[in-house]
Amino acid sequence: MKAALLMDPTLVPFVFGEQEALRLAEILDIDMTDAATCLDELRDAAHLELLLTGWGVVRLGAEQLDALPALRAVVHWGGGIGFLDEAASARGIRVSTARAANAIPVAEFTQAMITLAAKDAFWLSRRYGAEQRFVPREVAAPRAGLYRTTIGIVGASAIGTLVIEKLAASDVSVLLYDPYATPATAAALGVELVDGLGELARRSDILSIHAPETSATIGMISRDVLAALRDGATVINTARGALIDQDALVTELRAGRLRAVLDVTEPDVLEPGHPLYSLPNVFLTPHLAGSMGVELRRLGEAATAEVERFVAGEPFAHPAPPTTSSPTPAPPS
Ligand SMILES: NC(=O)C1=CN([C@@H]2O[C@H](COP(=O)(O)OP(=O)(O)OC[C@H]3O[C@@H](n4cnc5c(N)ncnc54)[C@H](O)[C@@H]3O)[C@@H](O)[C@H]2O)C=CC1
Ligand SMILES: O=C(O)C(=O)COP(=O)(O)O
Repeated sequence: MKAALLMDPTLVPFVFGEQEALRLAEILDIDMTDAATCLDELRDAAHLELLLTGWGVVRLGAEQLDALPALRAVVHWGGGIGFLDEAASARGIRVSTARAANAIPVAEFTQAMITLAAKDAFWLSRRYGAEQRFVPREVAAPRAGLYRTTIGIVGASAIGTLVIEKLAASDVSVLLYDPYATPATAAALGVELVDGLGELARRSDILSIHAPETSATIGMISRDVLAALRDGATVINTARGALIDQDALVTELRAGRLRAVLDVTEPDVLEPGHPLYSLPNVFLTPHLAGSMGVELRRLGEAATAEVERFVAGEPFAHPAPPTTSSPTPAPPS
């Protein structure tokens, strides 16, 4: 089966270990040393039956798909498949994504952030460094700790669900807001489903955002939602910066009323001197919650297993949803 790698070439050895590279070269007609980010750079596109895609791939629009008449499958080792035109499913092209595997490190990161935020660790660390003296913790942080706190989860997504499962091991109450989640889903997860973001904010000590970016979710954590949060509450965002009204968040942070743990911002790289770099009540990370370093191997292994299934005529274990440009339909009325 003629196949090619469409991804950032520098990532190939990090994603595909020797074993996976050998296996892929054994079951596919593929050159594992040759990757390109755009279709024009791929040789013999007209005969390609399978594309192994990853981060860095340039959009595959309807026009590019016309140049791939033999294409039967796209196995994406990354999460989002926004690069692939919706026409792919209408053409019968089967698509697999490693979104589920990529959710694991984000959930691990979020669990750690929830714990450290609840313990006031970020802010106490800064204060310790600045003052260089040991303030008794019952004086410095009388309300710190996870015990009996309320965690508000936005989105019973792949990541949100894993976070909820991890929190089950702690003595916390978990609330969920997700317009698509059913009471049965919430009951199975052991969480309380709330009807609105306002209620979620009013009742949460920590709000953790796990909804995808769609036209319906941009700005969903609005000025009003932020204002509804309790004094001293923490907002954790590992989803997308655009989900939060960032100016309103900065206003709340400057006033010292809220705290924030942000792995993502809008834009992803802030301009020099942006207040989020230096506010003492912000813990900012450079979009690292997802798979990185050794974790890239999990994505390569998952993609290799999907290729094996496809070659064997079996269904994908992780098929992508049919539409790509707008991953989430309108909420049910
Ligand atoms: N920081 C990082 O390194 C990473 C961030 N992400 C981001 O995390 C976010 C979530 O990713 P996944 O868990 O894979 O998403 P997903 O694709 O599983 O999310 C879909 C689910 O979101 C929920 N949802 C949709 N609209 C909603 C709304 N208005 N309010 C609440 N919930 C809503 C629905 O239940 C839907 O099933 C995405 O924005 C993704 O890009 C993903 C991987 C790595
Ligand atoms: O979604 C993210 O933030 C990731 O780091 C993973 O990116 P991807 O969904 O694979 O484009």
